[in-house]
Amino acid sequence: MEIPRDSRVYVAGHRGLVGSALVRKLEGEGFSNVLTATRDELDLRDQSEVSHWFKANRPEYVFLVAGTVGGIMANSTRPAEFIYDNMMIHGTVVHAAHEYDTSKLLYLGSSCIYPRAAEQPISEDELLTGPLEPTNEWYAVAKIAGIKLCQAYRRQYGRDFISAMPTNLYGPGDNFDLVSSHVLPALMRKFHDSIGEPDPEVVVWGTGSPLREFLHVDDLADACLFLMEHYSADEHINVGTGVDLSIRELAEKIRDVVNPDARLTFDKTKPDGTPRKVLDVSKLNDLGWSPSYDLDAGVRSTYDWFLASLAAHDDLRGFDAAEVA
Ligand SMILES: NC(=O)C1=CN([C@@H]2O[C@H](COP(=O)(O)OP(=O)(O)OC[C@H]3O[C@@H](n4cnc5c(N)ncnc54)[C@H](OP(=O)(O)O)[C@@H]3O)[C@@H](O)[C@H]2O)C=CC1
Ligand SMILES: C[C@H]1O[C@H](OP(=O)(O)OP(=O)(O)OC[C@H]2O[C@@H](n3cnc4c(=O)[nH]c(N)nc43)[C@H](O)[C@@H]2O)[C@@H](O)[C@@H](O)C1=O
Repeated sequence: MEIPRDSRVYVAGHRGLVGSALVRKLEGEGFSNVLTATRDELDLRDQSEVSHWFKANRPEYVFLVAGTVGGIMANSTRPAEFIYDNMMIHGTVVHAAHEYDTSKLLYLGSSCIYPRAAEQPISEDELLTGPLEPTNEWYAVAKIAGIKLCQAYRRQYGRDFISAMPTNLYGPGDNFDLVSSHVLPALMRKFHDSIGEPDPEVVVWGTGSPLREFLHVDDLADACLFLMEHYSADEHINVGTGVDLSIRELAEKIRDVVNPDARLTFDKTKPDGTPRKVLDVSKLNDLGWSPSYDLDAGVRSTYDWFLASLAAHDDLRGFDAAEVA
């Protein structure tokens, strides 16, 4: 069902990687009533603030894409923030959407919900079949609770709340901080920082052998709108490309785009995390959706965006203002 373009559509987390891509997508599709609130205006961990905001704004459609998010190091060193913030944000927004009669809500989880030893490619029914990856189990537990929240409100109150599980994402608006970011923006920045050095060297964490799948955030935004319009069921649904590569291959790809002179070294004292997590995306493909970016084009266009943002002194996440001045 096509959503009327004048509907009140709330993007929770609109300044993030995913939220900003969703706002671009919705505006590009002619949505004229996209609702947003900054963290200063609305702390999504606070039920009374969130309920008050829903009462005042009555969103008809909600994209729940806010959260405390980060790469392997942030997840392993800040477990309390990752479990508390995400459980609270999922709970407050889902509950307020029920209280104030939101027509439909899409909740975004993550491929880290699946067991570390899940069968590959990972189909939706691998959920809760085995132990989680220890570097991100706190975040994964909160993300699994988000799926269960949507199912519970669906079953008890008949709410049309759905869940999508994306693979690792990248693109414009990513976090480039060297400690808290995910691998793709981290390596892009490291190669960029190595330009002009006499013997450019980039340190890759871990062994380089883990396998990961990467989806461009504009493809994810497209999939989110597609699911909002075409999917309504209890079970969560995977969103990805179904194609993976090793971290070494990813590093070589980014090196070739950013600084072909750089040499790779591997810091094996850093964690590898889960050995492989590639999603089975046949369920989404069967509904008629597939991604449009390939990884080479996506890395190149993201680096073009990165350079343009630096040149324009735009706000690049993970950089001090002084670094881009
Ligand atoms: N990035 C990835 O590779 C993946 C992401 N996901 C999921 O996608 C969703 C979005 O992730 P992503 O866009 O990468 O994350 P970002 O960190 O880029 O964005 C998160 C957004 O949530 C907002 N937010 C966080 N805490 C609060 C709060 N207490 N109150 C109000 N707003 C808050 C942030 O606001 P502010 O701008 O003020 O910080 C920001 O806008 C998350 O659910 C994540 O789990 C899933 C798989 C992979
Ligand atoms: C999306 C997903 O993201 C997280 O899981 P992850 O895929 O393990 O996260 P990552 O992107 O940080 O790392 C991927 C791989 O890459 C290696 N690696 C090399 N060099 C760098 C590096 O410089 N930075 C980072 N971050 N990783 C590096 C790193 O050692 C690892 O082997 C979850 O915690 C959770 O948040 C989640 O759901």
